Amino acid sequence: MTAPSNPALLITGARPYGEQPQDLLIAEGRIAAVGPEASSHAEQLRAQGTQVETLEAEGQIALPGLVDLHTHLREPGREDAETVATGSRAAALGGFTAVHAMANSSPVADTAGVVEQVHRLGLDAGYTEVYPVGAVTVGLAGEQLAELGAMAESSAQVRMFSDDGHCVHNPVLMRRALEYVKTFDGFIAQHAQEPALTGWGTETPAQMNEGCVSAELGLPGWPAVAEEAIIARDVLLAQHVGSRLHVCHVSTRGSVEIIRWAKERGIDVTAEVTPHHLILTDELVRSYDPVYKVNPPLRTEADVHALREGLADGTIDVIGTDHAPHPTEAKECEWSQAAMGMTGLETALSVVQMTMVETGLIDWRRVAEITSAKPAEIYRHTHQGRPLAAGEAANLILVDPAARRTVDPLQHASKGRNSPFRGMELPGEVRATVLNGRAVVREGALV
Ligand SMILES: NC(=O)N[C@@H](CC(=O)O)C(=O)O
Repeated sequence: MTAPSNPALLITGARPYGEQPQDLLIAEGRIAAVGPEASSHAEQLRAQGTQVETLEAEGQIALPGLVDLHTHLREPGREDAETVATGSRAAALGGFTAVHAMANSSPVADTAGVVEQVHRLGLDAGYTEVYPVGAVTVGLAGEQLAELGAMAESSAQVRMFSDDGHCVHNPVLMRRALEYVKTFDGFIAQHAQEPALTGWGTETPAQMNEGCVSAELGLPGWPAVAEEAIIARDVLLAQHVGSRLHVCHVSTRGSVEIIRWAKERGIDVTAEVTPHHLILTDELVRSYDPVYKVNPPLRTEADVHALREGLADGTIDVIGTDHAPHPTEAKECEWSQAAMGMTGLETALSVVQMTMVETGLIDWRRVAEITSAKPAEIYRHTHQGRPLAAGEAANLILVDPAARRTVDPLQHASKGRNSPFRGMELPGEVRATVLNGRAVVREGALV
């Protein structure tokens, strides 16, 4: 018998999915046992000379490792904002055992060479699994399809394609992309934003949600219909060609209604919502603090309510962080000049706990679905998002739901300091992250 590369791990007293306490034994990258047999199995391992470490987790909730379909890691090209290594550390601390790195790097991830590079950097970092997302169009320019097949066949085996940051606006290109990825069971993740309705490419691009607050502040508005019109078109395109569509960062009540309508008709669409759209509103823009500038923009209280309901009833499938780190100078400037985007990896689960669990909308089992099982299923992962059961790959986390912490971005592993939650007290803390059987976070700190 060859010695395992990592010690076995006996987790005692944790509550899987927030339910009854159970012991869990992790050995050789897998969950070896759950329940009373975990400790006896651990004794057997010890008797065979295997090192078994104990992790006491009384009061902590065990969940499958989180899977983020929407992360900006900035490398290659913008290593001043984030690197695959710093983003991976942030992910592990936030409880993510897999992240999907968006293609809007520099160069854009539109070739096999770039996606292979990002994938390799993720393996080297070793804190979370990093899956590169391929661009749909060359250079995100929306004119010519990128080499989707070459990226799918590369060692990175890309299955998800997105021009995120830009909308695949041309309906013919969108149709072709949807058709193309069917051949390898891939999917297109659309950043739904009708460019003309949001002043894209003009002197006055939209700066915030179009509504009462934008009218009062005199800032160019980003109307809900600019998102909804693209989602409506795309669900019909997906139906027409029988392909899989994923809608990135849904932000409006109308979008939730359209997706609900599409699902009722059996259209193969999935959707994500960001943590920040579950809690923050456009009222915050009155401060003119660019930390609140994001795309799609913060919307209204009614939208927040509809997004929470849509997530609770399954219309919205998953949480996607849209972790978008920016260097300080890109955020600490005049509103109109500031970059769009917020960090999110290290606060995502806390915001879900606060907005969805502590409000009684969902329980921890549903948290596991929206943060792990469902995103993993969308990507067709076979070893992520799996149940906490014997024989499954050991990608899991321990969360202390009773912890309270005041968010200080200076303490974050991400290079991005642009957290809209800075100074806020959030519930919950990730105490441990186990990646393929190896503890990469212990006692709330990186190992
Ligand atoms: N979400 C954001 O506000 N920003 C994203 C890209 C984008 O979706 O605009 C970024 O890459 O910074």
